[in-house]
Formats: sequence, C-alpha cells, structure tokens
Amino acid sequence: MTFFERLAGRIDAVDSVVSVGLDPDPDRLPDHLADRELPRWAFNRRIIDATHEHAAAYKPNAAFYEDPDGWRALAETIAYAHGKDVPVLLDAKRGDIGNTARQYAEVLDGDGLDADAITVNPYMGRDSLEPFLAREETGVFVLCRTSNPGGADLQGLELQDGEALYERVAALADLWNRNDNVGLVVGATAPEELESLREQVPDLPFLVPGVGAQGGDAEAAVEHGLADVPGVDPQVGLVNSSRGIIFAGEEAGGPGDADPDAYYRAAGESAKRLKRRLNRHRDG
Ligand SMILES: O=c1ccn([C@@H]2O[C@H](COP(=O)(O)O)[C@@H](O)[C@H]2O)c(=O)[nH]1
Repeated sequence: MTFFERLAGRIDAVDSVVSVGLDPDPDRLPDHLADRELPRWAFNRRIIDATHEHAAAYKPNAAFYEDPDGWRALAETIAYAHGKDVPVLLDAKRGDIGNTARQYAEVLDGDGLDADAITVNPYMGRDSLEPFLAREETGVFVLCRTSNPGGADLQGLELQDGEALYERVAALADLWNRNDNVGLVVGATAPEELESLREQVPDLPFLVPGVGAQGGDAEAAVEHGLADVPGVDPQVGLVNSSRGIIFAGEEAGGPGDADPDAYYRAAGESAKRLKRRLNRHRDG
C-alpha cells in the first residue's frame, strides 16, 4: 500500500487533514517534565494523547532531536504515534550525493525509527533523492515553495524559458512520481503559488506548513493543498501546524506547571479548532 493510500485511510477515519508538528523546543517545555529521563518524549506523549483524534499525521522536525537523547525521544514518539494509528512524516529535508542519500534513507527504518514519509531537498537533483523515491511505501515530500520569508529568493527565480524555479521543481517531482509516493511542500504563506501549483500538478498531494505561528492562509492551504490522487479517496494532503498546537497551553495559562492537564488539553482543543476550520473548506 502506498503512503498516500494509508494517509487517505487516516484522513477518512478522523475526518481531518491536520498534521500536528512535534517540535519540542527544550526552552519551551513545561518545568514539570524537567526531571524526566527524556523530557521531549514525555512531552510528545502527552501531546499525542491530547491530539491524536484530530491528527491525520504527526510531523516531527528532525532538528529538535539531533542529539543522542533526542534520537531516543524521536524513536519513542514515532512508535507511540503508530500505536494510535497515526502516520509519521519526518521533516528532515534530506538530499545529498547518492552514497550519502542511501545512508540518510536508512534512517526511515534503521535505529528503531520507522517513519512513513520524509521531506527532501531537491537542490542536488534526482540522484540525491533516488534512495527515497525508490521506497514504494514511503511518502516523499519535495521542498517546492517554502513558507519562510526568503522562500522566493531562489525558488522564485525565473529560468531562461520564463518558468519559475519552484515550477520546474514541481514538474520534475511529477516525473519522479513513478511509485505514486511523491508530494510537494508548499507554504501557506504563498497562497498564489499554492493555487497555480495545484493546477500544474493536480495529482500531487501537498504538505502545507505555515498556518498558525507563521500566519499563513489556512483556507488556501486546504483548498489547494489536497489532491485527487487516482484510485485514492478522499482527497489527500496535509496542513501542518506545530507551535500553534503544541504550545497552545502557554496561552491558556502559563507554562503548564500549575495545571498540566489544562495545558495539554489546550493542545487538543487547538488541533480540533484547526481541523474544524479546515473542514469547512474541504466540505464546502
Ligand atoms: O516551508 C516550510 C517547510 C517546513 N516547515 C516546517 O514546518 C514546521 C512549522 O512550524 P510552525 O510552528 O507551525 O511554524 C516547522 O517544523 C518548520 O521547520 C516550514 O515551516 N516551512
């Protein structure tokens, strides 16, 4: 079964296209976790308990786990998410020469990690992505038009034929999709590009980050982020929010130490609110 078939099943089961970003910034973790052996894992576990009913996927960003304890926290997190039937997309933005890329691809099932999908950087070209593309059951989301303020610096450059670089990336990603496992990363902060890319590559699901803390356009994210993948129902795609969900408890009354239950409940409520907001545009 392809990743997108599995994702469609999950979207259908929870009626949600919300990707909950698990970016457990150590500076923002509640103090009551400080004495835990793996505070990031303890935090993620509570967040997963609070949000899984609304999560189509979890998206841990590798940057928050790149140390020995972090790797263990990530492995526990992925296994726990799977225990709740939620697929995991590792946001690692990989891409390197073939020999190194093969090693990076091992991370998807080596060292106790078992991610279902990964983000990759196309800058080094097809061979740098081949070890990921070849994995028929793994979703591969290619960075196309990113959500950061500098996203257009390179990605918006016009090529000789007038095509923008991000459009060329989308065209290449479409060619690379021989295993029906390729999607694009397109930021919610670039709604016009979201719309035009959806027209250009109607079959490719998008991972759309940038709603919530980055202030992107949630409606455009869901209107254009979802794809009609042939043979797959319902439409597939993911709209991600990380800080806006996992740290929602900070707004609900402080760092979470006075009332940890209320703190994590706020994350669940935030995920549910985003799901409902997005669903208004999915259904309409
Ligand atoms: O274009 C991109 C690609 C990846 N990201 C990642 O998504 C989350 C967004 O976090 P928020 O807290 O919801 O802003 C984070 O892991 C980014 O590295 C992105 O934002 N934009």
